[in-house]
Amino acid sequence: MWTKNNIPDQSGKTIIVTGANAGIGYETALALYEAGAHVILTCRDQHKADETLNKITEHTGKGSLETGILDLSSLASVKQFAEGFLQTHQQLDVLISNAGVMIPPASKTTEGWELQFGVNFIGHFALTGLLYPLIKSTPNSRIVTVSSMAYVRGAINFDNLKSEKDYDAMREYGQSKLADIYLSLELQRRIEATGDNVLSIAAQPGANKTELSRHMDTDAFAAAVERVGGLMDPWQGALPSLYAAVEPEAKGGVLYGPDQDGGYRGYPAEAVLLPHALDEAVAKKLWDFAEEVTGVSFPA
Ligand SMILES: NC(=O)c1ccc[n+]([C@@H]2O[C@H](COP(=O)([O-])OP(=O)(O)OC[C@H]3O[C@@H](n4cnc5c(N)ncnc54)[C@H](O)[C@@H]3O)[C@@H](O)[C@H]2O)c1
Repeated sequence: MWTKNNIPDQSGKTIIVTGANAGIGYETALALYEAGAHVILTCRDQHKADETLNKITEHTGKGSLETGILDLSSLASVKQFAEGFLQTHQQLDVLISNAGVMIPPASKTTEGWELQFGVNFIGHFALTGLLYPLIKSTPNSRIVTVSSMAYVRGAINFDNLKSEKDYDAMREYGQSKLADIYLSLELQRRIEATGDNVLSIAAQPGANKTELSRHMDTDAFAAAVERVGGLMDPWQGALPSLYAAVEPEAKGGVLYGPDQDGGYRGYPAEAVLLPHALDEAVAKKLWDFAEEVTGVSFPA
């Protein structure tokens, strides 16, 4: 059984966790700090970032912490964070793209994208690309993109990415999380073509008790919890991301999640992806689209 006790010593590693102030991101950052990593906690505002840093340092850890301000709903914020990071750091061993938003009331990013597509996918795409030169120059580095089983009902509606036609909150969430899988798998294919020593891995946490469900009404939430047979704690939801980030046996181009039987046995297993998530033509189309709208091109 793989648990956070299996995390190898992370001393000397530099790891970014986006959305580190809450839920799964917080538990991910805490475990990596305990294991000795230098963890960059990215949050939208300095107050929350400082609170998180203070809370984590109350635990016994071998690592060190710093904060970074990053709002994934604004490309200017993504660029400012990435440029600052590149100027002040010589290595980036792991980027964990964890931050996310689920079924908010209809809203848009600064650039006009539907909020979930913009934050969960576009923002992380740009962040990954801008940091890629440093990731690539760090030996044995990894990029972990946090998706969700919500990808199952997702599809990329290329003609409605700004929700100009209609808005269906859960449909757009599924779209954004499918886009995260395409990002992760297509990146691994492209990395393999370049020969860079980087792994791109997707993780999905299962169903966990976090603030992600804040926009769900009580009845819908209760029904969803019943459907999935109960919720796990956020530290359990962090295990697939942690496995992808640090486990020597983890493979690129794979989605790791909790056991597929729905039970939690502490082992992040390789998920069997549905065929639409493996559609390389759509993944490539989405990649080209994301490069065009963000102006960020990588990995070559
Ligand atoms: N909780 C679950 O059951 C579950 C299931 C599947 C996938 N996930 C995924 O796990 C990840 C973490 O979710 P969680 O459950 O911990 O939720 P959470 O709401 O507790 O935490 C989300 C984090 O993302 C940050 N965030 C939101 N919008 C942001 C923005 N514009 N810019 C920067 N940061 C932003 C929040 O500040 C917070 O730190 C998400 O990607 C989510 O889609 C969660």
